[in-house]
Amino acid sequence: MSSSAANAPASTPSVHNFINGSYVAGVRTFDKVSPVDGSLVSQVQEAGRETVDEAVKAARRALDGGWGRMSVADRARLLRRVADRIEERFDDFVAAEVADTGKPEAMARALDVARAHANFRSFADTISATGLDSFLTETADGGRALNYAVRGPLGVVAVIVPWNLPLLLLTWKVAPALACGNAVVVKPSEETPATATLLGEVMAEAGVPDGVYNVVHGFGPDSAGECLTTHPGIDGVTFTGESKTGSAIMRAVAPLVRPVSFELGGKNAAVVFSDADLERTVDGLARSVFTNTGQVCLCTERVYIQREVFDDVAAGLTERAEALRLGRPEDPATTTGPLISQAHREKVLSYAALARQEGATELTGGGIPAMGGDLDGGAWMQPTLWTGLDNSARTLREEVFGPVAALVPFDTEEEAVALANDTDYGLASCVWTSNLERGHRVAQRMRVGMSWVNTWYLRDLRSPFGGSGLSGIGREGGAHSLHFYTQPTNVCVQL
Ligand SMILES: NC(=O)c1ccc[n+]([C@@H]2O[C@H](COP(=O)([O-])OP(=O)(O)OC[C@H]3O[C@@H](n4cnc5c(N)ncnc54)[C@H](O)[C@@H]3O)[C@@H](O)[C@H]2O)c1
Ligand SMILES: O=C/C=C/C=C(\O)C(=O)O
Repeated sequence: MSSSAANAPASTPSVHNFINGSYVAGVRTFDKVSPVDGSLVSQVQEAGRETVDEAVKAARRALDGGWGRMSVADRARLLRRVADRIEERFDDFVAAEVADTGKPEAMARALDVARAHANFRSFADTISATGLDSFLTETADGGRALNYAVRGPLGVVAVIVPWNLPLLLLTWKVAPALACGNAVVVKPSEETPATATLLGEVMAEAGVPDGVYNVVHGFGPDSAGECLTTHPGIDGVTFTGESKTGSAIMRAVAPLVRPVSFELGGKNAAVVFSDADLERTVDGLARSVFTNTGQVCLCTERVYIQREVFDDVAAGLTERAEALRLGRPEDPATTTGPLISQAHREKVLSYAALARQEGATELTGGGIPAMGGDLDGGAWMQPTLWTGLDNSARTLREEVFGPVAALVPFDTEEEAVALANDTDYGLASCVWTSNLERGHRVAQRMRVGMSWVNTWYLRDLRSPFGGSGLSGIGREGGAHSLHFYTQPTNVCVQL
């Protein structure tokens, strides 16, 4: 993203902040360029400190104006209306997400936008089915008391999200926050401002009161992100993004001791045993390494393969990598889009160079593909596989967030578990085996939040999602989300 193009054509869309039910300008604009070919997608209104202040105050007014006390049935009904409206405007959301991210249109349909309405329905169901915790207490003197905890909203919640699955990750947080009666101020990534903004229209169309859902645009440090996290009017921060940004946000909220929920980076391992169904495994591995050009926090970047099948798995995965079709989002044959930006491609290419310095052999990829024509102005990167690295290499320790993985052999189950767990991250893993006992055993020994067996990124929105170590703080999903987005008051009544 560059600074504002003074000569942008008059037809260039302008993306505004959404505050108290209206679209408002910011303090300056910045350009959003397409990762497909470098063309200008939109000009974005950057929120300044005062714009963010307006958004936080609008959220507080909405909360105090009755939203926080609306009946659960009414709130759930509104969330379902939002879901319906997203479905009715499905193509608009797909177009906006694809323009910002460059991802294949088929993927935006099947994953990003499909999950957006599913998120609202799932949390409408969860909040409708949730009861109160209660205890009948017997005291030493023979008395009895009833303890029960009522849950109120956390308050004004800051929602800060990244660019890889913009609408999916945003709605994964906004849906439970609203279900619990909070008002939100959302800060989407500067790379992907469009769908969060469009969601403002949908909220209004669905009848969500003004001020409940607000959007401010901009960057992190010295911009909308920092203005939001340092604002004394927020009651908590839910954040998805890089671990080092999580650390900066923790420092920002420390003076006022605000709660945080963090879904951060990963350096996820796959473990392939020699008894696995190799065709299915290689298909699953290819998906886990290359989905969304490797830009999913759950993507596999370390593949540990039992030595007997190492060559077969490496050959199969290389074949799958070379069969990927990089291309325009609207082409139905496209499997793989560009990276999000030139800056991000520089980072991923620097890891390709580092891997070579660290002694890697490239099975495939490692550079920039010749796309031809205007696509050469995009942020394209070849799917890349390495061998010859071990766990001491930086390439195996640091999150790259691109279409890359290192393949490493192992001999025993013990060794595989130790290698997979030898990381500062703790987000996700997948284990491939036809021995079900081993599948359960190894999956449970992975120090991660999500441990898949013979699959990857298969989601049930009621299950806990999140990570430990550098991968995050807390879990969201189903009742876990409700815990973060509410605060309990325990009532004790002497009987
Ligand atoms: N664990 C998960 O569920 C999950 C999901 C998706 C992405 N991620 C992680 O996200 C990263 C990629 O996304 P990214 O590059 O957009 O992450 P990022 O941390 O750079 O940015 C995320 C968001 O934080 C904002 N931000 C940046 N600095 C800030 C600051 N100091 N204060 C407040 N806000 C700030 C950004 O503007 C953006 O909106 C990867 O590390 C990936 O693993 C994790
Ligand atoms: O890039 C990270 C993906 C996170 C996915 C989810 O939060 C989800 O599927 O709910």
